[in-house]
Amino acid sequence: MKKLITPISNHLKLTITVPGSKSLTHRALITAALAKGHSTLENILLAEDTLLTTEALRQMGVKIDISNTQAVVQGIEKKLIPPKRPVYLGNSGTSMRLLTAICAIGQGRFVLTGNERMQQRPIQPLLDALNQWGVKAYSERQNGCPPVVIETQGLNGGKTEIDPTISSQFLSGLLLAAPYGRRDSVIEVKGKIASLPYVDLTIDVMEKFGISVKNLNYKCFEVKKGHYQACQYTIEGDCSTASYFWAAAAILKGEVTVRPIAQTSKQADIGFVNVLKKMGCQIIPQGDGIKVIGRNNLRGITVDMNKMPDVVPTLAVVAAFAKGETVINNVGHLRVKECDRLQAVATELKKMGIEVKEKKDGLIIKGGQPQGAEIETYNDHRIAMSFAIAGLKVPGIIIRNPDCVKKSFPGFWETGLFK
Ligand SMILES: O=C(O)C1=C[C@@H](OP(=O)(O)O)[C@@H](O)[C@H](O)C1
Ligand SMILES: C=C(OP(=O)(O)O)C(=O)O
Repeated sequence: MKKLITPISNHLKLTITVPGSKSLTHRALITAALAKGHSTLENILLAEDTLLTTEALRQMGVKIDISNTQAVVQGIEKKLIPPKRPVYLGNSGTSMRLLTAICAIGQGRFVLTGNERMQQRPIQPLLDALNQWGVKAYSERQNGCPPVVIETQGLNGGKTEIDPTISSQFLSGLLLAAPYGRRDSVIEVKGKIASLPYVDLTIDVMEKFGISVKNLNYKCFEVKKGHYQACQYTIEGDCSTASYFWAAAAILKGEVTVRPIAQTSKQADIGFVNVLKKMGCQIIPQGDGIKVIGRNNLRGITVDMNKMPDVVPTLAVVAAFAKGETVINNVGHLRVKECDRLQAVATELKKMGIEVKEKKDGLIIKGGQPQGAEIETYNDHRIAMSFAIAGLKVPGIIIRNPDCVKKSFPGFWETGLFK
């Protein structure tokens, strides 16, 4: 299937309500599943990846009732049951990395697998860290990627080391599992943490569920043994999803408010509005959301995007319309996402007549006058959604396999922006 995007000719002025955060939904489902008592989660994201986490937890014995965007989760603490068959997690890196660590809390043999791409995405550093906690965790094909096997009699806890230079998700997984060790846990960090704000997001959710984490300057984390307390938790809107609509305001010189997003959000991608501000947009807090106003003077910038990798495709598309060069640095980890996002973005922008240089760990994009093109999406929701925004300005943008947006936002095409 393909989708031709129709440009918007009138002044773009709207408020968009985005669904709940994907990262927060995964975390809240997991902490609620491991809690004592039943939790009520409001405004959860109902998308492919979060439903994979839901289904995986159900297969391990957790009762989760979903109605509309509310989930009622009956926590089972450590008593996760190994499913008879491998648990399928599609291409959801967050599900794979967080649940691998969580399975280690249970008793027995767990096997987690995913689609072809997931089987190329690294996980060895997390398996090594779990081994140090007394759990036999290994890559079935001995290639450092899923399928993973976790043979466990429970977590010892104590000290472990983790290298989170390609993914923060390894560290997030360890943190989430840590309270269920036999001993208090100490997680030592070897190397620079990629996508660092996601670690703060993990700690924030853990705290909402009653577990505190001692953060020693991101070099070492200490977690005392204990258990999560069930609670009522409302998930805020997804800032990565919001980025597409803020980007639309930027390139169309429009005004777009996205809600519900708190100014104080701990989500990494709230930082995208500051990037747009540097490029010349105006940012205004608006009720329970944030408004971006696009101006006439979109200009290229040099920016380190290590902390917000998921909005790099959005930024790259905005950069194609800006005056001058945009240099995106320090995002080598984009090569192991849903696709190699540096290569994908460079290839597709070139099709649109934009000059792009692909670096080992970044992109240099020379703003110009993008042309219509048929965009390959590489089964990557973020490539589809970013390039669709370009099509609101430029005639002739066609998105291949538009359905891939279902990974994080199945309602993307029904927001009113696309005819
Ligand atoms: O923990 C999370 O919820 C996520 C962490 C990030 O991954 P990495 O830490 O692997 O960069 C991000 O790209 C992903 O979409 C969600
Ligand atoms: C990289 C992403 O997700 P995950 O790592 O969970 O597959 C994403 O949503 O952009």
